[in-house]
Amino acid sequence: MMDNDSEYIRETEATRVRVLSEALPYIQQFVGRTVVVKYGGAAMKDSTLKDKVMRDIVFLSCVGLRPILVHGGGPEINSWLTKLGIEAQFKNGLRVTDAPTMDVVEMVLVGRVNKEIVSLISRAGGLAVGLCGKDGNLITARPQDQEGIGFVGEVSGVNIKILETLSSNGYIPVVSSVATDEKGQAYNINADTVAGEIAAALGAEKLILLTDTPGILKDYKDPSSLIPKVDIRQARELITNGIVSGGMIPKVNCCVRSLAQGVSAAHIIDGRIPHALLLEVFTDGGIGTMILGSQFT
Ligand SMILES: Nc1ncnc2c1ncn2[C@@H]1O[C@H](COP(=O)(O)OP(=O)(O)O)[C@@H](O)[C@H]1O
Ligand SMILES: CC(=O)N[C@@H](CCC(=O)OP(=O)(O)O)C(=O)O
Repeated sequence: MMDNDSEYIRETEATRVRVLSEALPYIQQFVGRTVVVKYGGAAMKDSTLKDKVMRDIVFLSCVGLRPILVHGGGPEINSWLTKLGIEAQFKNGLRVTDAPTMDVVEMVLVGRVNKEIVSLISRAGGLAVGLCGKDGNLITARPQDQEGIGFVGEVSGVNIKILETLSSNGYIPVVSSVATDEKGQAYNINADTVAGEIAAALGAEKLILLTDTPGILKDYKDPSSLIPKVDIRQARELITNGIVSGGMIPKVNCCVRSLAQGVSAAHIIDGRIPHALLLEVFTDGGIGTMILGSQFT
């Protein structure tokens, strides 16, 4: 063996040991704590990546954290709408949802995406239970106050009992963002919003949004313009001054709302990076953009 080879092996092993040992204080800090993860959009398209995310969720659960996974599925809804000849329309990052679109949203999110994720987590050795807002009265919805957007809802209540019962018994809740009002009308709620409200209701340690950009960018077309850390006030300003637009608006809004209600930290990270979740939770550097509550600023 060449000297260079043995040096390389020593360095690689040193790195592996460092990474494992760096994780210890985070495991100790977060054991028993709830981490709400939102996974969706383009970051959910690649099946190898999807497997890795599910393994990470199982990892979190196995080392004693309580992960709750809220999923999206916008691209899959779009592709089913196209197959059915229904045009997809958005206003401020939210899907305009008429009655036929609502049916498709429910079929795709609850019937397909949710069960696929549950099955992937099971294959990775975890105990997942699929839920939508209707199950165990988890989420109650009311119509979003916006003209011409149809059956788009916002969260009017979260019943945390079912989540706590599942989490405290080692199950991983997997939640899709369809819920009903008190009359039984179904609503389509943005999945980031649902994740934020669940994190707030549970007083979660962390809210982590996995998406298809490195985090919040100063210029969303320039991946090197990452903003690593902001506080609530700066995050609000990013929306009002137009730096944050489109689908990033509900993300930043839900982070801000959850932080204002006691969640310790919210993160917007790149779900296209393999094992992004583990890098965020268990390494000193973390990744993506961290939004901190006012108690930290
Ligand atoms: N300042 C910004 N930084 C990063 N992304 C931004 C920003 N403003 C707008 N965006 C857009 O927001 C998108 C993420 O939102 P969205 O597509 O709804 O994600 P997901 O499908 O993962 O929920 C990015 O791909 C990007 O096009
Ligand atoms: C009201 C609204 O826009 N609902 C979203 C729900 C799914 C979602 O949020 O999916 P992503 O996270 O993959 O974008 C939609 O219909 O696309």
